[in-house]
Amino acid sequence: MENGTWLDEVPKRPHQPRTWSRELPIIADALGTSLSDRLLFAVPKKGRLHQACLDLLHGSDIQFHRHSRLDIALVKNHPLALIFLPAADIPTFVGEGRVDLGITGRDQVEEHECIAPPTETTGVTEVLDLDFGKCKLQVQVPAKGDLQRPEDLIGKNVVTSFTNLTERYFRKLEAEQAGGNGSADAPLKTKIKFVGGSVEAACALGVADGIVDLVESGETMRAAGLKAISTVVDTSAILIKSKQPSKPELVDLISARIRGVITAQKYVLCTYNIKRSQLEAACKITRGKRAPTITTLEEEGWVAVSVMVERKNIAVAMDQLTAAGAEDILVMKLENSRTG
Ligand SMILES: Nc1ncnc2c1ncn2[C@@H]1O[C@H](COP(=O)(O)OP(=O)(O)OP(=O)(O)O)[C@@H](O)[C@H]1O
Ligand SMILES: O=P(O)(O)OC[C@H]1O[C@H](OP(=O)(O)OP(=O)(O)O)[C@H](O)[C@@H]1O
Repeated sequence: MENGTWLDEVPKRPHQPRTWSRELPIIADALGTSLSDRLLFAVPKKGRLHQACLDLLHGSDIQFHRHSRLDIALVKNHPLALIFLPAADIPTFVGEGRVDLGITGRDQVEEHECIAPPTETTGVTEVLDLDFGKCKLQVQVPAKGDLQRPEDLIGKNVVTSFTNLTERYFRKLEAEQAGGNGSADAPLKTKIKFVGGSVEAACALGVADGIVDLVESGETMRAAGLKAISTVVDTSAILIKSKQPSKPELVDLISARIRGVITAQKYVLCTYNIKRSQLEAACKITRGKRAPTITTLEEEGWVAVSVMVERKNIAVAMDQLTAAGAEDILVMKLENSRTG
């Protein structure tokens, strides 16, 4: 392909979601009921975040029945309707205030904000990091090739589903390379092309010198003979709200419920008995979310400790507690929570 013709020939990802005109009639017709008195909550309709979101809704006791093929579900126990949308489109719907709440990746929000910067009334507010969907948007090149640094891709062909973040990244890189001579308006030398999926195939197929794609375990990248040379964005799933939600109290209630479920998934409750003389050392190991609860035992000189510990740290904490003289260490899964 001729240099300089790529961007002109291949339209980049459109600003308006592809489903915009299709979704509105669906919403209007769905179930023959008015949505005007309901808070609208957008949930990824498929993909990596879908099942985790359904589990979160279930854990928050948000009860709904979704008819097959319908992208809307009325919630039975709250004035709420769930709208199932592509994760990439959710920042647009929430950002424009068409939908009040949403779950999507931080990467999708940042991609959207590149072309629709937030204003006082538009754009999204992050309510909560949901602690799943963690991955990195990374610049990748063939593992056995000559390209070693992201700068080596300047002027070359880069394929991605995140054209706006990729453009912002290479624009900054090109400006840095140009030193004081770089202008913000200078035409982009790097040629960026949008593909909707299977981005990792682009180098092997000869359409790209490098790609910008999501990496979690790195299996997809390695299987495609690629290696990561730089990170554009660190991402995880987030709960977002519009700037002027229709029912702020319900937004707060749903957010508190979701926060409770996420906290319950993130922490375990650990209890143990320890001599009072060893208590200070033990409390340094298990500091708790706020502070440990200490109860005096009937047995002279002993106390019982009850404390929340991050699930990912519990095995090490148990080893350290044992070494510090703790006994009867029990760890319990939390079903749900409301904490400060
Ligand atoms: N491997 C992964 N590990 C963790 N989170 C991921 C992973 N891949 C994607 N995500 C998160 O899930 C979001 C949606 O990605 P996903 O590929 O599932 O989208 P999708 O809506 O199914 O679109 P597509 O049709 O492009 O597959 C991403 O923006 C990212 O935040
Ligand atoms: O590092 P890994 O654990 O291998 O995960 C990374 C892969 O996951 C996502 O794709 P997905 O499988 O959702 O399909 P897609 O390519 O159609 O987006 C992403 O686009 C990567 O290809």
